[in-house]
Amino acid sequence: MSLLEVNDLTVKFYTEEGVVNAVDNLSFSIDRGEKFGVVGESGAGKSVTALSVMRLIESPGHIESGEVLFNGENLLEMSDEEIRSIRGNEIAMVFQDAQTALNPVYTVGEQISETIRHHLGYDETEAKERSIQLLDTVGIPDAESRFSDYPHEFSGGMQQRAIIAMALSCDPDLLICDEPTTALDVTIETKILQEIETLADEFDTAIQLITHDLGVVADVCDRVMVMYAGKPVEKAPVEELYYDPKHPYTVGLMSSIPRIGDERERLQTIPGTMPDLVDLPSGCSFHPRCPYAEESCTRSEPALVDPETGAVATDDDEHVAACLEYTGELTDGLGYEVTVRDSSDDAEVETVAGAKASSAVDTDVPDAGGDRRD
Ligand SMILES: Nc1ncnc2c1ncn2[C@@H]1O[C@H](COP(=O)(O)OP(=O)(O)OP(=O)(O)O)[C@@H](O)[C@H]1O
Repeated sequence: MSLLEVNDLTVKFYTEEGVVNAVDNLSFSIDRGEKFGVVGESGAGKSVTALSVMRLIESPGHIESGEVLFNGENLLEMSDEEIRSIRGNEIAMVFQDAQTALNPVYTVGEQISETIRHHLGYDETEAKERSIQLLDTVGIPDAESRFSDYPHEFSGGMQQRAIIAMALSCDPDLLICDEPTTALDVTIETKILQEIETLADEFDTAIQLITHDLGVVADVCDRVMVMYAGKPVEKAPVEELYYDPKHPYTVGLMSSIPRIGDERERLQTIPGTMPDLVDLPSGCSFHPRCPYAEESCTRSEPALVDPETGAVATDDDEHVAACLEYTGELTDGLGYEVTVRDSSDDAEVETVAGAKASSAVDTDVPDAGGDRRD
């Protein structure tokens, strides 16, 4: 049994502009101790998915359907009291902005100790000892004296480490990290990600890591789900996703990963933007931005399939993708380059069609990605 199993989750927001289809029929699972990445551009539905797991969706949002099984129990059917005891204890969450998670009027140490006392029933001395130990574990130098510092006396990186210490303080089975390092500079980002990874291994904690950055996922995760417009478009073990991506959107995301020695001034991004979730395009939501899109893509919504056989995906399939190319309806192979012209205004997509008819996408995407922006 998986630690977390999300089945057919659908979440909508009822706004004045219309009904936002934030998450649409989404399923995924995370095993005990597994590091699972969720990637996609802004607005893909990553945070809403995480908040739904924690049952933190507030009005005008509504979980329409689906189930969230944690250790086999459906969190969506639990009482408020039951779900509160799961939050923080068994599932913890780290948000992007540490400053908002720490209360400025209490010392960092007090806040961690309080969490420990509340969730684990430790007395004051035990909770303090454990807090200092955790601050030390997440790399806060001189943790004993830093215990009495207020949040403003910590740098941004240290604050984020303190939040991670707090999240790990109750030894959760699942730690959901929503863009945990986006606000930090790159060297600190790398260190914190390494710490999250090491700690997760040490505590045997599963991680759901939400990011828009496939480079981060490559460093940390075992498996990845790529989301677009509220739906999963590809799920795969991390290496397969990098070396043999099966969805054009995944390839597009990869072309924005910085590589050492990359001389482009600006990274290539996928032309266009995420569609309006109130009024989704017909057929495949990605078709307006897809260099492969054919007429059939505007009509049929592709199901997740096993790309090797074209058969509808099952729980046993490790690598699945939702692209008509793999249902056999398109005739050209998925060999193409996306060329982005003009870095200023009108970005233009050029398709070099059928160049590698029988092969998968050229995996060295940044180099294959057409014009350099220099
Ligand atoms: N409170 C809300 N009211 C209305 N719409 C919302 C609300 N919260 C989220 N949404 C919508 O749900 C969709 C998915 O948002 P979500 O925050 O999950 O995206 P994301 O992939 O996490 O993006 P980001 O990387 O920017 O955090 C977006 O279109 C967003 O506008």
